[in-house]
Amino acid sequence: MTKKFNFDVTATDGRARTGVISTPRGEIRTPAFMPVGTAATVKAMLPESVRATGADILLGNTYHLMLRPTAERIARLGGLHRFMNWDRPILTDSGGFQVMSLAGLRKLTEEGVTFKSHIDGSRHALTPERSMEIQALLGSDIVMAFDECTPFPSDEATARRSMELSMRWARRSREAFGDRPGHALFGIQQGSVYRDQRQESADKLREIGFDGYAIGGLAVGEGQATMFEVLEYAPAMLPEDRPRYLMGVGKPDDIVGAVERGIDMMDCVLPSRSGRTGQAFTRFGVVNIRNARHQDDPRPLDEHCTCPACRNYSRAYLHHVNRAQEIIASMLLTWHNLHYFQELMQGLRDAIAEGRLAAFVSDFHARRAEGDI
Ligand SMILES: Nc1nc(=O)c2cc3nc(NCCN4CCCCC4)[nH]c3cc2[nH]1
Repeated sequence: MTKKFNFDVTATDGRARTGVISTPRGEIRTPAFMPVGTAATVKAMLPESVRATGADILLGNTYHLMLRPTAERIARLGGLHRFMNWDRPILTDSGGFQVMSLAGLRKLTEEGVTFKSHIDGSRHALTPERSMEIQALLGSDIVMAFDECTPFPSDEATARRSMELSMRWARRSREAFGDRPGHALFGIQQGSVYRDQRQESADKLREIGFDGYAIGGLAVGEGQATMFEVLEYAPAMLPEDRPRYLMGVGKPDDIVGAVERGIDMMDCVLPSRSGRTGQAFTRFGVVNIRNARHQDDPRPLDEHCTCPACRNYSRAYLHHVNRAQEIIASMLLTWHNLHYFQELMQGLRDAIAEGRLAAFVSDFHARRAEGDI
């Protein structure tokens, strides 16, 4: 890896900005949405189809891949990019969040976490050092520091203990990551909904020094209003010349609100997961294709959409294959949703570059009906 990792801000509109993250495996246009490829696949999608939706980067998960097929096996087979046939950038989450949300019999100490696999009950350990080793074996381009996602709600003392542990783990992550040209390590801010703790966390991460900075501990049940309250101040606490990544977000209106508040990168299972359940996101709101009212409807999901589902299939067909639990239902709705999310990102990038973000946002909200359409 000769080429460097770099981030250039290219335009701003209020607190929002557009930029380009340069990596040896390609460029990432920001604000960027990362489809989630948890088990080395974006479910129901071929990698070339994911690329066709406009994605520049995918997210993978340390937790899932360490359990199955193991990071060592993926390394022996040439690394995660080769393994899953995606040659563009990959960001991998560091595992702590998934342990707390998926694994059994967890034990958390200063050293790290031990847990039982949700797949076969085998026992495993994750520490900052082991997480860095796994992410290096996978060959991911953007590595996340090993942290604890503070549960919500947490009282101030609990949140502080959690944040301070994550900051000690951030330093251990930085030291274990070492110097890997062309690869980036992102720190993760914690501090729950407490402004002073968010500031202390940001200051500590700056002192350690990272290639990018994530806002963790959100999208954990606090609700959009509380999340936006934190996003009123948290992004500006992080270096403005580095990418700011809001983890786990979100619904289209979460994404728009986060970009307005200075966020550059996001990821969420929503477009793929909800596609498999029959939910289609459109500029007018959410279509639940399982609803009987679609069974005779010859129109596409969204006549303005250029994705394969909207170009070639009727709502009646999508209703039928969803009801019949046909595999193509997951394929077409996932493709449509990922296409819609990437179109939304392109719309945001264009609006920021042309200084018309406020108009874009009010038009975005005006079009959308509440509830299913
Ligand atoms: N390393 C790490 N640290 C975090 O604080 C974190 C915080 C997060 N918050 C979320 N929220 C995901 C919400 N998602 C919404 C759609 C349905 C499934 C859950 N994902 C996260 C991932 C995270 N990863």
